[in-house]
Amino acid sequence: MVLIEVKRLTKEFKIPVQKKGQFAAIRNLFSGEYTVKHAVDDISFSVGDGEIVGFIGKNGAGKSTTIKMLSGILQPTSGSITVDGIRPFEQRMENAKQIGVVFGQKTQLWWDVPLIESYRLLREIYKIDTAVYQKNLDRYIPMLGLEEVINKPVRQMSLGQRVKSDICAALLHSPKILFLDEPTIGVDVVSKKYLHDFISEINSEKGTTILLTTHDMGDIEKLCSRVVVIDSGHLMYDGDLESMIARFGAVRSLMIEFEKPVPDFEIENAELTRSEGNRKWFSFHRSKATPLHLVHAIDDRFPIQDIAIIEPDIESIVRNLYESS
Ligand SMILES: Nc1ncnc2c1ncn2[C@@H]1O[C@H](COP(=O)(O)OP(=O)(O)OP(=O)(O)O)[C@@H](O)[C@H]1O
Repeated sequence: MVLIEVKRLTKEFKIPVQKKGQFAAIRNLFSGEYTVKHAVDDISFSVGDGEIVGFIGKNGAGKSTTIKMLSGILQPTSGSITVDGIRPFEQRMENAKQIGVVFGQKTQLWWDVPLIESYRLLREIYKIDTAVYQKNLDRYIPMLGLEEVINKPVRQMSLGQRVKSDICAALLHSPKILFLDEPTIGVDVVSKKYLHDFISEINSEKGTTILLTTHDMGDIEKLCSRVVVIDSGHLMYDGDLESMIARFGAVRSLMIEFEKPVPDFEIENAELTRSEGNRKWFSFHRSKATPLHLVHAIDDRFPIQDIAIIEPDIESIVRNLYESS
């Protein structure tokens, strides 16, 4: 069943033209001149009940603007959105009851108030049923390892603890849908693992539908089987992750550190792309070679000390998508 339906969605921002010179500030006020930025440009996609969809793209691609329209914060310029049959901007209150939103770079919690008090305030503001609130708290606090910070104010938390606290806050009313905008940005590896496990678990246990924006390919590989890619406001790809990687992320890199410096050399099915001290980097197509084959072939010639496999990042996949289109 389709839960989120986005049709021909567009968002334009009018940006006033900044004049220079004498009395510029006053002239700016009255000039009425502006340029139009198409942050989101005629995109359509849908998300099924219970899906986790990765929503990816470069900086400034239009991801946050789309999430803000889906959550009713921004009004679309044109096109339509329905979230479980509700139009988010026109029916903000009804929409708020069924969604949870987390912006990794901002907190919805009170900075100087102990976490548990922030949660109580949210319960009052959103009139969350006490039994639902308590059940969710009892479940999510241990799952997210928040016991040690529950009486601390947000300003005393690490970034990872803060994001986990925000995710818990977004789920207190048992929403059907969770929008996560860059939830792992700047978060340490341990907290990231907690977040991945937690997101998978609420999706499989409660069937929560999740739309996740991220710059981290690791998040996508851990959590999403489907991805929607946008670039400069345009939809570039909507499909399964595996096919996208096979088509647009097929070139991987292998870094080899030798026991001592070796001369540049050629190797079948791989290309030497960089050489620095004892280290060399080779790029190879995943259909033509595996790291193991390459390591064997190289180790026969020069003794190897260490290796690292470098997977293509989101930026390079989007670049390949863009070039192929
Ligand atoms: N309120 C606004 N006024 C004017 N332009 C805006 C506004 N909000 C966003 N934009 C512009 O719209 C474009 C899309 O921005 P958006 O924040 O949606 O991108 P994003 O994909 O989330 O990027 P990032 O990964 O950097 O967060 C950008 O060029 C941005 O500068």
